[in-house]
Amino acid sequence: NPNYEFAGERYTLKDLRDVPREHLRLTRALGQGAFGEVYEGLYKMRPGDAVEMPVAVKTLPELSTLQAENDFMLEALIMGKFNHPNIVHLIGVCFDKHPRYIVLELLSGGDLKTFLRESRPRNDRPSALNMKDLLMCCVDVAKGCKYLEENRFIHRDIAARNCLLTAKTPGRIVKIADFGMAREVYMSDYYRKGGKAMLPIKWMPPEAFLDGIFTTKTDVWSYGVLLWEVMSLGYMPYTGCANRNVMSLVVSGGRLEPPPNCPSLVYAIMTSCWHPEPPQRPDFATILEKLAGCLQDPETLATPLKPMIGLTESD
Ligand SMILES: CN1CCN(c2ccc(C(=O)Nc3n[nH]c4c3C=[N+](C(=O)[C@H](O)c3ccccc3)C4)cc2)CC1
Repeated sequence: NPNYEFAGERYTLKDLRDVPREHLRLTRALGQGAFGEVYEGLYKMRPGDAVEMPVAVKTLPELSTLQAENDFMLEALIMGKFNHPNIVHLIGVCFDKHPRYIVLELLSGGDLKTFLRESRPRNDRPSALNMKDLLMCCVDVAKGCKYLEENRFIHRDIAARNCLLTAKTPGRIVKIADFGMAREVYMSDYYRKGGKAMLPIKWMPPEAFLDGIFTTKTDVWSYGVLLWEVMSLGYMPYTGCANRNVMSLVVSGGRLEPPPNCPSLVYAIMTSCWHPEPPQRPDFATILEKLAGCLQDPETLATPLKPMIGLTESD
C-alpha cells in the first residue's frame, strides 16, 4: 500500500485513525467528489456519547480500479499529515471494507467559487459582501498556502473551486480542501491521466504547462489567479478563452485584466504572483504582508463591489 513522505517523515496508512463504520451515520449527499459522493454524516466519537459530531464523508465507489483505490488512500495520507486551521482536517478513515470512507471536518458553507457567485450584487440586493470580506477570504487561503510552503508541499491546484467555507455568514473561515492534483504527483507517471485536458491550465504558470516544472512558486501563480477569482466574485479566468489560447497569451506576456473596481493595491499583488520568472514571484509570507497592507488602507476597504457587466452567467 502507498506510503508517503511529508516534512521529512514517512507515513503509511497505519498512521491514520481508523473510524469504526458502526459509529458513522451518513445523513445527506453534499456533492459529487472526484471519486464518488461526498456526504454529510454524524460520527459518534465514543460509543457511550450522546452527542454525535457532524462530519463530511468522502466515499470511494465499490467498483473502483486499483489505481483509484490507491489515489483515494494517498489523498487520506496527504490530508492526514496536515495540521492547520486553513486546511481541512482529516478525522479518520474506514478502509476495512467497501465502500471505503475518508472522514473529514465538515465545512457547511460550500465551496468558495459558488459562494462568490451567489454573493454578487443584484439590483434587488446590494452585495452581501464588502471588500474586507473578500480580503479576509484571500488571507485565509494565503495562510493555508504559507503552511504548505513551510512544509515544502506543492498543492498544484490552488483555485477557488478547491476551497471550502465553514459558513456563508460573517466569521466564515476559508480552508484548502482538495488535494487531488497533489495526489497526481504521487501516482506513478504512466498512470497520469491523458494529456493536458486534465490540467488546470488557466491556473498554471508557463514553466508548469510548458515544461512540467512545479515548485512552490507554481502555487504562488495559482494563488494570484485565485485572488482574481475572488475580486471578480467568481468569474472564470480568461473568460471565454480556450486553454490553448490562454497558454500562448500567457507565454507572450499576456495577463488577466483587473476585475472591475479591483483596488490597485490588490491587483499589484496578483501581477507580482504572475512574474514570468518563478524566483521573482513573492512567497506567501510576503503575500500576507501585502494583504495586511490592503486591509489597513481605507481607500482599498472603501472600494464598492461591482459585478462584471456584459458577461453571461456561465463565466
Ligand atoms: C446552499 N448551499 C448549497 C451547498 N452547500 C454545501 C455544499 C458542499 C459542502 C461540502 O462539500 N462540505 C465539505 N465539508 N468537508 C468537506 C466537504 C467537501 N470535501 C471534499 O473533500 C470535497 O471533495 C470537496 C473539496 C473541495 C471543494 C468541494 C468539494 C470535504 C457543504 C455545503 C451549502 C449550502
